[in-house]
Amino acid sequence: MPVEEFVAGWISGAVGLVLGHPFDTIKVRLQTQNTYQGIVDCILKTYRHESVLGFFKGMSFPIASVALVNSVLFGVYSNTLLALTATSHQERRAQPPSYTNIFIAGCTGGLLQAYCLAPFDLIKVRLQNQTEPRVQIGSPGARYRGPVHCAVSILREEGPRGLFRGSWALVLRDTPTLGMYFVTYEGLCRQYTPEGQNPSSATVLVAGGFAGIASWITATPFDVIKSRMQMDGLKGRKYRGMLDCMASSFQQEGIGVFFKGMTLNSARAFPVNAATFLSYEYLLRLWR
Ligand SMILES: CN(C)C(=N)NCCC[C@H](N)C(=O)O
Repeated sequence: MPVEEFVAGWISGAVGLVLGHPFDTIKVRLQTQNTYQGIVDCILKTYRHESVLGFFKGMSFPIASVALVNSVLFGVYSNTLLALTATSHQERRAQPPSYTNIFIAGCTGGLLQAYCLAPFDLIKVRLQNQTEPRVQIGSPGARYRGPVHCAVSILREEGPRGLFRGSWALVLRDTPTLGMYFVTYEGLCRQYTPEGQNPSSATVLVAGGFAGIASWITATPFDVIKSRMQMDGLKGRKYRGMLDCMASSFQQEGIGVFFKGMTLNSARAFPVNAATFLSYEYLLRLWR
């Protein structure tokens, strides 16, 4: 089993994560709180009340967990392709796998990474939604003092299952869209690379960026439901489950609710995934 794929997935994920976190915080707030009039209003209010640090709330756990989550995604993807096609990463340029096999491998990686991601993502979302300025964290106003306090409080107040709230929506968000993510990336690389050669850095950047956009546009409806389910439980239970959350969000806010945060998801997706794929390809070539 090639270990390099796991390590390259980890490092490339960390690069992308830091770049995209401010976009992610604004998106999560817009999806779960109805107090903002739009993206600009949310950015201004966050900056005024919490300074620039407000945009980076909840980042420490994703940084700590990106090793696990991204290495599972890229490692499982690549090793599933190895099992399906008996070709390594390098051999796949000369013997390209079919798009069906790429899709199956991407879905498998997406499914497994969703389970690893679930508790870390929930803690991130809860912390991103704390709008108290940093100096006040620890004061009675702010519910959680940091990621560890947040994890311990959820375990105590909501039980172990509380840490996996929203995980069905997360699995439904990530399984098909990650299949699509890798199909788009490979398709664009093949389109702009002479046969048998490695894609250029520019091609990797563009293909990675568009793979991110395509997958995040389709992931947004379940992303909204996932974030709402993750916030449910904080002040009692509002939804009876994922379907109830979908139905009542739709009844109260109309079809537009499923597209909340789509602009930010797409704007964030290009730089994050361009950087992720560039560092992934670069590291794998460096180690060969
Ligand atoms: C649509 N989905 C869920 C994805 N494309 N997921 C892959 C994650 C890649 C990168 N860490 C990111 O956060 O964009």
